[in-house]
Amino acid sequence: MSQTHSPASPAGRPPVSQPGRPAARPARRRRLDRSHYLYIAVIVAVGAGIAVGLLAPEFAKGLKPLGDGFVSLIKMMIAPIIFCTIALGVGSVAKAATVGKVGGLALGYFVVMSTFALAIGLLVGNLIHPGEGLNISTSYDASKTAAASSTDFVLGIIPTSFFSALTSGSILQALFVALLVGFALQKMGAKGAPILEAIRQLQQLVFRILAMIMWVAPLGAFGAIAAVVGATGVAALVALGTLMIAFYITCILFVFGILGVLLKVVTGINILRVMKYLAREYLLIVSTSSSEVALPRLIAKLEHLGVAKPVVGITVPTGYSFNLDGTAIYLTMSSLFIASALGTPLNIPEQISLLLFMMIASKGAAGVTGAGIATLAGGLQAHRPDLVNGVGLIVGIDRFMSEARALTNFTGNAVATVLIGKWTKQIDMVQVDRVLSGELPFNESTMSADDHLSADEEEYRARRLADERALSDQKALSYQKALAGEKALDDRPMVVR
Ligand SMILES: O=C(O)C[C@H](O)C(=O)O
Repeated sequence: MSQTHSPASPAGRPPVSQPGRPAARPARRRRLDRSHYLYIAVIVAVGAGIAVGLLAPEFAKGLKPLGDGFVSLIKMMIAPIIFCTIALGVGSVAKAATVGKVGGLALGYFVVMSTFALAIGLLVGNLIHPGEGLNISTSYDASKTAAASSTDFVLGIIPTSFFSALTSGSILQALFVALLVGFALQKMGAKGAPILEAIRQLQQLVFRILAMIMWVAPLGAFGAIAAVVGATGVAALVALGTLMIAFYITCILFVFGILGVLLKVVTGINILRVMKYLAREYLLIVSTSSSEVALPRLIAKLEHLGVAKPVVGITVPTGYSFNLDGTAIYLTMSSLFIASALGTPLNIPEQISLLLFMMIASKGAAGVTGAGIATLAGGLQAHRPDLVNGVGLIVGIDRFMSEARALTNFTGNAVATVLIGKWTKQIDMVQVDRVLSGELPFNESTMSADDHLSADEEEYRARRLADERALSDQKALSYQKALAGEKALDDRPMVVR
């Protein structure tokens, strides 16, 4: 290695600055820039796809395999994502539930709020009818599912072998096995910890592969949008534009009209003040299109805001598995779009069953780029396999929808944590006021490690925080006991820095 090179850093950690040399910071810039390149590449690809679709429609229709290939790559990741997310999530929730009030309340809130978000997606979809009139055909063979009786359906959830659940392509089988693993791990207690850790590592691997797949998104977006515009002309552009704008507006209304009002009514806090306090995290999310990237900083900032550590430690990580409101809105709204665009609009009973189904499927979503479209493909494959090919229709605009999903998911979890803190009386409202008024600013220098982190380091810390979840649960338990007077509350975690 030439002397001009920085020394290699262990385990992907950022290089340590040396005396006489400026601190090494370019790693973070490099990573964010790469993510920006991908974003720009998708925009260019979508523009090029639209141009090709309008100028050479026959040629453009032949580009469909590019979009289909991308959807297949995404579909390939569905079973592992669902397995890891559900197995880990159920394990954590089961543990969280043992700390009583906080875990139970958080879970109840997540179920209600994400169902509400799914219902709002349906409602807006019914109002604007996105995709109507496109009448695009796909090559789905309806005879494959026509014969399945309800008994076959139920029996089909049971895989022929434990591992075939992850390879058969059946989402329900993957979900079934993941639930079994999650509950079994909970029963194993401490003995199950190494297995949970192994699944956590597997999840990192799966998300790493998903991130690699996202690098071919420009190609997929180009082929998909060219083929759709080539087949349908300007009508497709109008329909996709309508869907995207409607989704953004719905997310904004959800954040301010539902989360903002709830926050104001319950705590008296204006959501805009909280959003201003979290401004840096929003920037991070916009540049990476992933809400999970901001998870470590969200935890630190909510603790600084005055929410007790156990509440933050339980609510935030659990919310990232079970409370992805933006993804929930997207799932139902996009399903309605696809069904209408394929000429098979869903009637009300079908929409209700879609909602129930997506309630389960949405729990397999995650806060990383592309997880939303993977969950959509998985949910449709299990519920309405005739619609799954239609996912290709929205590949071209998915990167833009991913931004709104991530921002809404992040806000949903920040608000949820403050609410749970208030409901369980584990929030210091005086501190909240001091922090939000700027009197007690978040000390970036104590977060200096975070502040100058490379993206690798951010991930490393996110993993570490996940590892610390168990510890946090234990602390929460002793906190609960202390509240009940069983033990002196000498290490009360509500620290005013
Ligand atoms: O990051 C998230 O919360 C969602 C993600 O961006 C997605 O693409 O679904």
